[in-house]
Amino acid sequence: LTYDYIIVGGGTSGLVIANRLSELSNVTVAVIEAGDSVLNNPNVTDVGGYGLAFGTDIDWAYQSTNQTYARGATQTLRAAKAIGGTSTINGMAYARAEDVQINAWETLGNKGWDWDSLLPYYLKSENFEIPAAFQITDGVTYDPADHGESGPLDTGYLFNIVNGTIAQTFNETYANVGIPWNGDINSGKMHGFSTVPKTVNVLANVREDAARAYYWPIANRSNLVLFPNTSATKLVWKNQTGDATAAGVHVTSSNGTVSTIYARKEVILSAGALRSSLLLELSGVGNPDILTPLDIPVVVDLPTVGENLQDQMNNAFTFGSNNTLSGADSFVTYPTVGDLFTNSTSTFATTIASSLSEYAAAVSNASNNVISSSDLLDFFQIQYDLVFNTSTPLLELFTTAAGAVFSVQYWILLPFSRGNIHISSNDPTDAAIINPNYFMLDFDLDVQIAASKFIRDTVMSSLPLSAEVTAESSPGTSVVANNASDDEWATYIKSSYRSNFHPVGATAMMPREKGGVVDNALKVYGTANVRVVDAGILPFQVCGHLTSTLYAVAEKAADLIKADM
Ligand SMILES: Cc1cc2nc3c(=O)[nH]c(=O)nc-3n(C[C@H](O)[C@H](O)[C@H](O)COP(=O)(O)OP(=O)(O)OC[C@H]3O[C@@H](n4cnc5c(N)ncnc54)[C@H](O)[C@@H]3O)c2cc1C
Repeated sequence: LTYDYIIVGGGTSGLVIANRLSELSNVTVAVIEAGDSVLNNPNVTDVGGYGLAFGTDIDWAYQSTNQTYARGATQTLRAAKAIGGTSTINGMAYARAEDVQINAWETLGNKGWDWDSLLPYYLKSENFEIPAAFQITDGVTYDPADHGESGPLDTGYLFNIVNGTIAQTFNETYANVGIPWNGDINSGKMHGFSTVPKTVNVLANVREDAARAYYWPIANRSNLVLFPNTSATKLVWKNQTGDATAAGVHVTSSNGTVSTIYARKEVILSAGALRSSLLLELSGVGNPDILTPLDIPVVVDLPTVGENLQDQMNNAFTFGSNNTLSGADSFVTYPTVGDLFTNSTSTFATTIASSLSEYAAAVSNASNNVISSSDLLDFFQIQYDLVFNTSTPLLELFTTAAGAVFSVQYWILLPFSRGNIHISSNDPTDAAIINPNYFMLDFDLDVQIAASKFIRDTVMSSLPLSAEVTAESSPGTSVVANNASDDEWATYIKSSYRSNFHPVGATAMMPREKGGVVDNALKVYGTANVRVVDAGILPFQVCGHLTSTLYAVAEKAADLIKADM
């Protein structure tokens, strides 16, 4: 079996590449996907079914190591094993990024990657359903200039959006605490409060995942083959002089048959931020200190593979409401550091500025010392500037109003903590060692504490919302007392947080000498024909949810691959 291009992982990013490359009828494309079709799986299609797929056979449910800085407990990092990847189980929020944080990718040394050059790809991927009049009455706002209306990916607002005045109540409350309404959070300026579109086929009322958007409509192309229930176990190499050239991919089908699929041109790894780096290591691309003891011959000495792993930490409040709502809807709030820390922002800024060198040294040390603390300090300085010197939001509040309940999930958007992910053996079926180092650095905990107080003491205690909130059912003041100390909040936060399921960075796009794994064409350093296109290439977190940005990145990547043909 030989194809021009092999894509490992038929997920969110991989199916974009598969679609765009197979537009060219003279090119053959194979997709290798460990999962199967979920086209008729109600746990996937149900637009109100968030969470139903968790723990089922389409959930990889990766496990972290015991988290040293978070009471020693492990975390479950969810990701989907399905045609369509994690877009088939996610929360469907469609929220991009802050423009200046994409510009920071270029500042890091990734020429050609800034907001203005990514925006056309956000638009290219999207097919926005213009909200209906009643949805606008109920609080939806949007700017048509910020949306694509002819791409493959359906986005829009569900019809079961809450009727009535709840959006207005939140809006007035936020205005009273100094947070403005944002007319469209997908414009590149995210600060404020707003409704959030979803990846959904509004008229059919079905989840829009990557497979429905990018694969099923073109699945019958004769130059495209998708191998379901098939796991890639490693790359095989043609030569090892100069840049290493991949010849193909070793695969195992679900019945245990082992075979090799060959690539004439390129292998593209799109197995997700918690898998692609592992496949590189199993193939001999990585840190010799990790590979050699596991009897894996080193093909490319690239010690940063699997480092730079960054996730966010999610906590939640639940409140009762005396306003029995019909339907359910989600709202997003993106406060800046100034909104959270108000009068103490400049003191906080000074404390963090003086901690950056210490943070950089700690993260370098936690990264097997393969990224220097001076390079990390440069990254942290960029991140610090985004947080303290621009209006880039630092927190997301994801509020769901349903029936007589408001739930507020909240997470720090730009934590400094970083960890890593590495193979534990040369057996591809063995679980990896995944260590995001949640809460390793004070900044991350300080923000999550400030956020907790902001939600309880500011947002929910301000009119007009406070008149509708009956009681805080979780955590509740019996668990965390009114006026709790920071230490009490910290204990609660660390015992109740979960992964925000936004891992990025383990195959970061950056200059090689600064610790990157792929270059600005997403090619793996030291290889001639291997790229990574998935959440792992993001060098930093983005403030939005990941898929919108991943669809745009993959659209751009497809053009980069075509330009090299
Ligand atoms: C519970 C949850 C909620 C989320 N909510 C949102 C949200 O509301 N909005 C949003 O934008 N983002 C959300 N995210 C994040 C977002 O969905 C993911 O970041 C994104 O889908 C990842 O895309 P990817 O292309 O990197 O990988 P994936 O989409 O995970 O694709 C990787 C694919 O590779 C396959 N694969 C892995 N290993 C192998 C192998 N060895 N051989 C063959 N195939 C393999 C997998 O089965 C999978 O299909 C959420 C994530 C989770 C888990």
